[in-house]
Amino acid sequence: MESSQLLQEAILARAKAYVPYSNFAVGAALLDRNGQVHHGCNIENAGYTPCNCAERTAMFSAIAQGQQPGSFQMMAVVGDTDEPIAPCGVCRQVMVELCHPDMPILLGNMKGDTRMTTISELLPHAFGPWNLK
Ligand SMILES: O=c1ccn([C@H]2C[C@H](O)[C@@H](CO)O2)c(=O)[nH]1
Ligand SMILES: [Zn+2]
Repeated sequence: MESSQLLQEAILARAKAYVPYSNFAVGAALLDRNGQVHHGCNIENAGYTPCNCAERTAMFSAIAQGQQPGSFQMMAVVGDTDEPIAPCGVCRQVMVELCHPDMPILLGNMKGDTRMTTISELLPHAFGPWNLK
């Protein structure tokens, strides 16, 4: 699948966001090794702390569907930002754990700006599972 097509999937995922507090909808689409796409949206909560970002929703959903950590092909994330969206630090930490360091991550906004990156670039010198061994 082309990255532009995965970005379109992220836009579809974004429409499912539950964001009564921030009104800031984010969508993510995660392409698995079999070519299936897992959608993620942000899901907020009156307690604020339990809010879950689109990126983590997509990763956790895929793992819950039986996908293996490190096996994903690509992720796309989109929000209505001036620049291509920047995943938060918590999601970057989860990406370090569940995504291959060189997996392409396409960041976008609603104006069509994009930035292709990887988790190694987004979170260098990370703390990861290797530190516990
Ligand atoms: O990359 C991002 C950045 C923010 N959010 C969510 C968290 C919260 O619901 C709202 C405002 O921060 O956007 C995401 O889902 N992904
Ligand atoms: Zn996040």
